[in-house]
Amino acid sequence: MALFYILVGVFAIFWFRWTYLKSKGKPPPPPGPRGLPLVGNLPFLRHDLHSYFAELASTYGPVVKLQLGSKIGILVTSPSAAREVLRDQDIVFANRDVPNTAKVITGGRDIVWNPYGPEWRMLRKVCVIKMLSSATLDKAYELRRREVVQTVGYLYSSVEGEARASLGAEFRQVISETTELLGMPDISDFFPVLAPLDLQGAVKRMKEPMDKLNAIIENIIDQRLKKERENGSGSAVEFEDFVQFLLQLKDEEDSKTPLTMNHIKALLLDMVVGGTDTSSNSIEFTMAEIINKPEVMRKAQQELVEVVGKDNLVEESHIQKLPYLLAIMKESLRLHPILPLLVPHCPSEPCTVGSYGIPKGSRVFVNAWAIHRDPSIWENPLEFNPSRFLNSQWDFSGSDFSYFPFGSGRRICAGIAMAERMVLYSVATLLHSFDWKVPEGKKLDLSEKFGIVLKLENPLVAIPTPRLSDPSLYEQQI
Ligand code: HEM
Repeated sequence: MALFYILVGVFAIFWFRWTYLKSKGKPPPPPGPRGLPLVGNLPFLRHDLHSYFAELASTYGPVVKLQLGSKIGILVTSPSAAREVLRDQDIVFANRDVPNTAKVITGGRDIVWNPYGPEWRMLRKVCVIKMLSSATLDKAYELRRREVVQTVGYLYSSVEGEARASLGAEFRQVISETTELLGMPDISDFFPVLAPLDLQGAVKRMKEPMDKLNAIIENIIDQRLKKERENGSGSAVEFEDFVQFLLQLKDEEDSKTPLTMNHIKALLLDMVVGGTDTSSNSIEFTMAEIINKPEVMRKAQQELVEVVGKDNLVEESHIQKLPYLLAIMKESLRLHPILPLLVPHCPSEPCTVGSYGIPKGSRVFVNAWAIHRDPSIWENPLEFNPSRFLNSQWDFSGSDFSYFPFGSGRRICAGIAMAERMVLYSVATLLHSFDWKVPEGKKLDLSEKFGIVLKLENPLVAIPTPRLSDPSLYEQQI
């Protein structure tokens, strides 16, 4: 028996020495709340992850560690820690920890979920430099204008717009389901061994809207290919839509990483999944904040009357002459950054943030929402006050880590140019063409509902009253 105790003692000494030597010189892990054995902090996560993470940061500091099943979660909640992740160690953090639901989207080979590497670089180049360049966006203006003018007509005469509205509603529903599933904490992501069981049925549920979206996109591509065959491909045709543009690029591309048909589908999916809910929810939050502050609505409308005139509809070319409107968009994205925790980043090697050790493969949540509401950075942070952005240094470039609604660094949003045009043009048109108020006896509710894409807890319901001088402006045929 004595021998047994001696062996245990010797083993214990060696074990402590080994773990001590292993951790010696290594940065300590970030602080964080204690969890339960096996599941860690998973049972304590709340539905409103963004505000829950902000509360944890106010207790434990700007870098917090959570044990999420077998995965480490890292919360980053200060401008300096965000700078370390998104600028100083940008390449290390330029990967994604792909949730199982996202693998249903093109196997995670689209821009959003692709690992940092040649395929991602090629897709981003096609998306940002070619597809969403200023010149291509100008060419696509007629498409946006048609939609906006039709919406004005629909609002003016709801009977005329019924069919269109319900089709739009169905499409939005599919996108909304997709983004909701992407943001849902899924047990399979935290215990990869359980992934084949899909215990919450998230992957199964994701397949349904994705099948619908894929069918829509394939149908659009087929129609376009048929048209090209009829007209003779390669003929120098006018820009008609992004599908035509991408198919032309595919034929022209001659690089080590060629643009394939699967890439085209992935790019189109990114545009609809990454670009629809984000822009429309931004427009909804912005309109809700404006309606809640009549003096902001009056000031914006006054600017519009001066620049556009009361006998014209807004055109996209007016947008750069509307500084107060831009300040409204910036302030709305400060209070309600549509991707409050960005898209989680993932370090490709062990590294250090705020002098704490961050393990390779952790899921890093940068809490832009909390930083945008930090009272040590922003005066009266909960007040909607667009004037704070007039003549300010803050923009959408992600160069200032107290304000980065589109993220920052290599993985910054690929659709900023498009988002800026869509949100500003839509909000300008809605404000210029109508006065808005909430229905009698109703109260405007600005509560947020968390998801990978933030939305209003209760959809905005508001009554428009026409304000343009000439009624025929509302009935333009395009
Ligand atoms: C107001 C509207 C929008 C906001 C606030 C927004 C915000 C963001 C944010 C915060 C990210 C993540 C950045 C990061 O992980 O560090 C992102 C990524 C992305 N966004 Fe947007 N976005 C908007 C609209 C759009 C639009 C219109 C498109 C496409 C047409 C788009 C396409 C993408 C893509 C492809 C990515 C992934 C980039 C990558 O991983 O390399 N977004 N966006």
